[in-house]
Amino acid sequence: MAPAAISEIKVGHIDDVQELKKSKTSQIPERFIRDRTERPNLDYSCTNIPVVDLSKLFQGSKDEFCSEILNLMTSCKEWGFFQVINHGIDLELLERIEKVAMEFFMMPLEEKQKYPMIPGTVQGYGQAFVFSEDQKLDWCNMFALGLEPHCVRNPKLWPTKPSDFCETVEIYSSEIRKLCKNLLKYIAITLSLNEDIFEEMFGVAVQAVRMNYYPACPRPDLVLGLSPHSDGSALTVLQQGKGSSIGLQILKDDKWIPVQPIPNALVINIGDTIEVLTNGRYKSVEHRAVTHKEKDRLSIVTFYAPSYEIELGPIPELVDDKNPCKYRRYNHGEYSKHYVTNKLQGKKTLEFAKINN
Ligand SMILES: COC(=O)C(/C=C/C1=C(C)CCCC1(C)C)=C/O[C@H]1C=C(C)C(=O)O1
Ligand SMILES: O=C(O)CCC(=O)C(=O)O
Ligand SMILES: [Fe+2]
Repeated sequence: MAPAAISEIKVGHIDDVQELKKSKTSQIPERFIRDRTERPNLDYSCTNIPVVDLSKLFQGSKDEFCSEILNLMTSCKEWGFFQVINHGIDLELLERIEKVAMEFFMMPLEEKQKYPMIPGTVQGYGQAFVFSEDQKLDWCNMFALGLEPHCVRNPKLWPTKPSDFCETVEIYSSEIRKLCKNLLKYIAITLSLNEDIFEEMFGVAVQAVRMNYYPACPRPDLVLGLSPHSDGSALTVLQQGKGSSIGLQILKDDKWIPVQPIPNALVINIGDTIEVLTNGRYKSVEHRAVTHKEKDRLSIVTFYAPSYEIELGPIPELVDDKNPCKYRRYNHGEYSKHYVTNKLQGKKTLEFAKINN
């Protein structure tokens, strides 16, 4: 079915979850209450996902490099999610981005609503991926911006307050961009591919940032902070706010596993695009966020993806008799459009590319 034109989308009233919290009501509006089967398990005792030490790849001995490449390979293959330590990004910059993000979310609603996320779009302040009045809502406020290339930017959505917001986002994004390029280089090595293959294929990569703020919720057992989904990107870099509650959960072997934040580490996950390019050798992993009764949570998420212009499909070296082609070729701009015009629903969006054989 063709996606609805933006003007046709009727999403009804969307409560701002920070305002709900301020009103001190213990009553959760019906639109946030999940069906029984979707309600979260609130296990905050965490499992450790793999940790990749990037200093061993940047400047380790030959042995350290080889063993960390192996670690990266297993992390991508078995988990699709890992944390990177010693990534080289100034820790003060990580603190600064959290500070401006929190200052933004703490502004009065009227100020934030100067940058509205129009239903059917994904940039600005509000709730993304809401397409109907009967769709359940996430217990989350989001603020998202397209960053690179500049043609994906909407300058009207870049806030004037806090005054150092835009400058901090620019510096942060350029550091995260370098990290993504490096990670893709190492991921190519784990696949025995030319280390520049992704960089050369991607053109001017699309990059976007999304800040997610999950206020404490009086009934975390009834709601979800963020619906289950896989990311449409090639790679996603996720920074969990210092002092935030635990909230990210990943689906592994049909179980939701909470991710234990490591101070100063960044969480990396494989997106749908790498799943397609690697012909399913590395898979994007379904994940979601849950809320907490007393503590709020902040996450800052960067999506890194190929240029909208590029046509992609499984890399020929990764297709053979034992690994027949599982995905068709398509244009990444079309996939992006498909992704942002459908609600978050596990890995359903990737059906766009799957060959059913
Ligand atoms: C959960 O995923 C997203 O919110 C998301 C959105 C990204 C985007 C913006 C916030 C603004 C600019 C466009 C873009 C779609 C990149 C995920 O991004 C993924 C999904 C696709 C497809 C992609 O390329 O990145
Ligand atoms: O907040 C989180 O931990 C998850 C965020 C996320 O998955 C996303 O923004 O795509
Ligand atoms: Fe995500």
